[in-house]
Amino acid sequence: MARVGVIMGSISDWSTMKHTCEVLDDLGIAYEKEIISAHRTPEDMFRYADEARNKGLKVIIAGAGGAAHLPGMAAAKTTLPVIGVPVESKALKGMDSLLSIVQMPGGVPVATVAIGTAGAKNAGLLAAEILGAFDDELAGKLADYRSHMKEKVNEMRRELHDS
Ligand SMILES: Nc1c(C(=O)O)ncn1[C@@H]1O[C@H](COP(=O)(O)O)[C@@H](O)[C@H]1O
Repeated sequence: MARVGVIMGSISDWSTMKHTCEVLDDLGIAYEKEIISAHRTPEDMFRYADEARNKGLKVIIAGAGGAAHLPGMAAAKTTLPVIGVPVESKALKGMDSLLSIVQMPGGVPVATVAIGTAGAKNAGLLAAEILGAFDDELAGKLADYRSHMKEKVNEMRRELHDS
């Protein structure tokens, strides 16, 4: 059963949001992915957020660009944690996405990550850490992920010193 719902405003967001899904795949976390737009399909967005908890989702990750209202509107309709990914827009390089996701009014939080692919990757990791707080096996996988990252830095150091 999917534990994470990954939603995005358009198929054009997939090249960013696939980085979220790659992390979830790597950590063996079951997820579902869907295109839902607060602007273009408001009824679907409300239904999705309304039904999310009952179908077993624990975290929602929402990516959108430009006037990125999807994460905030999803957060308004559910008390599941919502992580917002600001997709890099062409016109304003994602500053519009970032500000429209991060500047939520008090009372309706969206955990906002960085613009673009690094943010999308971190959204997957943050969801894993939320789940890992209640799941020792997943916490172990996250610890392995960190060790792997440290080993990569050690490789970089060797490469730098040998050059
Ligand atoms: N920000 C939103 C929402 C929303 O917030 O509901 N729905 C679509 N979009 C965004 O519009 C951008 C352009 O979409 P198209 O490429 O389909 O024109 C995408 O980044 C999408 O997330």
